[in-house]
Amino acid sequence: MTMKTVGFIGGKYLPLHRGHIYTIVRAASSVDELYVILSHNEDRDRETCEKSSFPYIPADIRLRWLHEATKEMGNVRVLSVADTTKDYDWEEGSRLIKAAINKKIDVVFSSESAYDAIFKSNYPDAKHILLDEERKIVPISATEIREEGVYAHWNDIPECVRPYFVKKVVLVGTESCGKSTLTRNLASVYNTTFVKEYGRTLCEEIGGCEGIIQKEDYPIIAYGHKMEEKEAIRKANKIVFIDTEATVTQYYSHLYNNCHQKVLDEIIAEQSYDMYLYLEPDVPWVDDGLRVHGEQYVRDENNKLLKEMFKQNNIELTVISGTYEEKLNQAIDLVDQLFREN
Ligand SMILES: NC(=O)c1ccc[n+]([C@@H]2O[C@H](COP(=O)([O-])OP(=O)(O)OC[C@H]3O[C@@H](n4cnc5c(N)ncnc54)[C@H](O)[C@@H]3O)[C@@H](O)[C@H]2O)c1
Repeated sequence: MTMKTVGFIGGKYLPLHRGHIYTIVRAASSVDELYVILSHNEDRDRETCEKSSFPYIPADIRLRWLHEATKEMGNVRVLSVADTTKDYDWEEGSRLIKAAINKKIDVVFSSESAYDAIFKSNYPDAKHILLDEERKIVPISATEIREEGVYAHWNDIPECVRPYFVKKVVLVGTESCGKSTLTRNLASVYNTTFVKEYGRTLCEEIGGCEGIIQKEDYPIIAYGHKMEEKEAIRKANKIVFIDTEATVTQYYSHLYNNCHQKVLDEIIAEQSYDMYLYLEPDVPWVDDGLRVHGEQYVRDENNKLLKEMFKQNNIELTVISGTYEEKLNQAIDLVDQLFREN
């Protein structure tokens, strides 16, 4: 019986990129069993990120990326190895890696010939195999990504990593403020995905609105909306535009059903968006057959009520106003600013 070959490849994967994926795939193709080791130490990793003003990424997030990236690769195991020193101590690190793998290691993979001597002394029985040292196949480095940001290197960010970085902009406001159209238009301009207001989808399915949506429908609306968000984020190109969130759904629950939904309070507390674009209802009322609060004084009252609900939830709003065109241009300026911030 021939012995199975065991190899490992290690890194900090801060962040995981397509170059890493290539080396993992190559390494996995040349041994029977490959261990992918995430080496991490919070203080050290934070310092590395701070040097480039890059947001620190916790190890459990990176571990999840590695698991997802290798889930179809039957001979790959992912292990998390935490070490204790702020300056990486190769001797300690190697000891911990050997203990975690707990098998004879035949091959150590990397892309750095500089690691040759280190590996020789720490893994004297293993062969060091270099994978694309010149980084010709995928010319990118994690340092470059940390320096220039993920958005400048989106094509080198693996699909399983992208959702973590997708910016989420939610459009909110009362009826007929133009948010559904603006959501779609912004998604077109930024060549990305968007999420429709799920409550509306449900209304349309039933074929009406007032008096038809019941108390029991609200949790379904909230969960349905979240699932649509998840799908849109997965497919998004750097940013996703979302029509409505749980505060607005709560507002409708008050308005139509005179009921406060606890489940929505919990969703409001959990949700996190990069920006809440609040559209003033200062464009003409459009009667789409589903709406009932058209008089201007009612629109103003409702607008006040919704703003108050955001305030009570400590949600900061970015207000945009004016014609459809003015709102579009203000929104584009604000979104561009969001990308300049990090
Ligand atoms: N003790 C050990 O035996 C051991 C071994 C390997 C790694 N480590 C840990 O990982 C760290 C070293 O890894 P790193 O900082 O280079 O991590 P990293 O996450 O930046 O990269 C991981 C590996 O992928 C390679 N790589 C990166 N971009 C590539 C590309 N575009 N094409 C081809 N290959 C590419 C790197 O050269 C490295 O070998 C150490 O500081 C240590 O924490 C420890």
